[in-house]
Amino acid sequence: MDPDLYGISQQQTEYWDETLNVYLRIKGRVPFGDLYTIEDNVLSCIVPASSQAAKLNRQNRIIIKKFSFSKIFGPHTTQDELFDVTVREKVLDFINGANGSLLTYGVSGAGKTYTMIGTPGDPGIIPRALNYIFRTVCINPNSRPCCKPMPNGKIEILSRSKQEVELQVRQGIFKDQSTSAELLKHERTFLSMQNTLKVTPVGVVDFFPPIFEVWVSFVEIYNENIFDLLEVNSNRGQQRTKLQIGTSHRNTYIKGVKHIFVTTGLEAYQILQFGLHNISYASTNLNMHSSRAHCIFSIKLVSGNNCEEYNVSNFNFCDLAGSERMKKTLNEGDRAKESSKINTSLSVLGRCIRSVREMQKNNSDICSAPFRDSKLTQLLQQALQGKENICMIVNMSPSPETFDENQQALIFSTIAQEVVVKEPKANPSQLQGAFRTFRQSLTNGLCENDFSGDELKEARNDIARLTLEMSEMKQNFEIILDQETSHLRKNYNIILNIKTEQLAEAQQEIERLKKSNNYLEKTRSELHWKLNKLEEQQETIVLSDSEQEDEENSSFSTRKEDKVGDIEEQHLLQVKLLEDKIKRLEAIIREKESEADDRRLHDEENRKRLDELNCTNSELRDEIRKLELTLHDAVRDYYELEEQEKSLRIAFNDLTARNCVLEDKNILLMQELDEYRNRCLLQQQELDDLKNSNTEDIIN
Ligand SMILES: Nc1ncnc2c1ncn2[C@@H]1O[C@H](COP(=O)(O)OP(=O)(O)OP(=O)(O)O)[C@@H](O)[C@H]1O
Repeated sequence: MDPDLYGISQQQTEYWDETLNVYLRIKGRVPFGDLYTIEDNVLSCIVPASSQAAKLNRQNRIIIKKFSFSKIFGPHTTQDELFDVTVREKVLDFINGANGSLLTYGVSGAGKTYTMIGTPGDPGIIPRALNYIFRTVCINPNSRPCCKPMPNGKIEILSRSKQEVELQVRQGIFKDQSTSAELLKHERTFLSMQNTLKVTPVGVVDFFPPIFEVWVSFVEIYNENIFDLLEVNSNRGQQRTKLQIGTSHRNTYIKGVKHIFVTTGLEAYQILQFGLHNISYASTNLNMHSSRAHCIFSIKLVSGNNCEEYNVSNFNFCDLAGSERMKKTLNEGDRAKESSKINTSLSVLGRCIRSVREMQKNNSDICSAPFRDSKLTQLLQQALQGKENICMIVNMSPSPETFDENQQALIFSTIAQEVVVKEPKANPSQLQGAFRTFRQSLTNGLCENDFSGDELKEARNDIARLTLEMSEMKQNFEIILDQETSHLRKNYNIILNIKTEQLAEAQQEIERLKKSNNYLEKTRSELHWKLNKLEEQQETIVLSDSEQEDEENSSFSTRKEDKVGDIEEQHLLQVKLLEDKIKRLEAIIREKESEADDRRLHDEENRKRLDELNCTNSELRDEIRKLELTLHDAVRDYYELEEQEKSLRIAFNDLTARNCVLEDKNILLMQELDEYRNRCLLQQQELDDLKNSNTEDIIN
């Protein structure tokens, strides 16, 4: 097996920032199989050949993807362990006055609701948090609501009558719980949970002020509409009221959402169950289902010394809708609409997190994150900008059927981690560094004549790995880029179409008003003309009257004068009315024209923004092209060096062979030399012998 590495390297886990922790929880009671392994909070996934990721990769090799987390909770993790590690501290911070949010994210059926709510026998995070809060703060169960949190972050001091109203609202919810048996069931569940939890330590708060009030709310975002799950709807089956988002003093809030005053964990738990009952009701009668909506259970805590010195903290528990793909679930009609809304809001969530990451990286204060593109991100804006305690639990079922969907969720989690991870993934400088090391090892190897091949193999593996990472990065990047561009283009076209239609309508209106203005002008001049005529007639009548003064009696002439006066007055009134109408129409025309100008200006701005984005996109594409060129150059260098290595090897072998031949020749010459030397010695001996015999002959 030749594993390819993907994802965040192990050492990056050292760079976790405390503000955004991302945890992975693996669903229990599902065969773990051999696709996944966990080591040191890193999840390794062997991409099966049938998966979408393997098909995209089009490489005939086994791919292993790695994802690191703040902590991975295996299939045997208990609800208690999970609560302890992920939320307990954040809830304590909340009691001490800090805002917080917890999000569960993952494919449908992966265990988000199980994690958040749990089961009666095994409560999840919210019931545990409620139990923890009320054990820590000790509120008198008979206390009355005095300080109601308001949208602008302030509180409203409730009069006696308003307190009564708040208590009745709470009572209404309890009365509405379909059967008392259900209430009893929740009570038993909560009490048995309290029994099991009473051995765990309570939190330590910084102070115990005289005012401590807890208010809860529960909403769902379904098809980008917000509904109050605590709405007491006596006539069920009616259309539910859609709630709107408002802002006040930079606080985003839901207009008209119910906040219920609670004094015990049990009351809060019963209200939570009431809301959950509303979700399940919707699934049976109105073809909705909990997992098709994002659900947010919020707890608000008002604490203070008096009505002047107080603090309001808020904690959101967000159970996000399942992130499955439409194709896989073969969704149609309403289901397809739901899925597309869910996917849009989740993709907006991803884009917001990326933008925030960019802002953090650039140390910028200007945040261009599209928070307003979905209700979910609008409501979580403060938390997503890192201004509040926020953490995320990614739920995953290890079954092979949901492998591709899980990958989407895991990739999303790495994006979320980017908000705080300070080291980027493998980048060009690392790539160049690897090549430098490789080149150095190759040169050393050549100098020392030591070709063990290990370094070469390692460097080759490095290149293959980096090439793969690079292509994966490029692929991911291009997918994101294309998605964003098409999304922007789609939005822009929709806005442009709407604006063009509005402009055409406004122009038609202006034309119509102009026509009516002309008509009125004409009528006015006709009336003026008639008035003049009447005045002339009056003069004539007056003249003839004076001529006939003697002949006609005075009462007749007075009547005539009155009549003329009346006609004149009526005409003047008509003219006045018409003039007023013309003035009003002129004002409307001016207004419409200025609106049209504003729209034109707005369109121009949108066009500029799109141009800028296109520019950024093309810059990013250029960057990719440059990286590709660098990679290409590096690969070419590598092949050149390999060629050099080969020719040097050949030259070296050649020299070695020649050396061997020369050494052979040398040995032969040495042998010849030795033979020659021996022959010389023999001749010398013979010569000496001859000399000796000659000397003896001479003496004799
Ligand atoms: N860790 C776990 N251990 C045991 N059972 C689990 C675990 N996680 C989930 N389940 C079970 O799996 C089923 C599906 O879980 P759940 O409804 O929480 O999934 P979800 O789709 O993520 O939630 P929803 O879509 O309703 O928000 C439930 O019956 C639940 O009890």
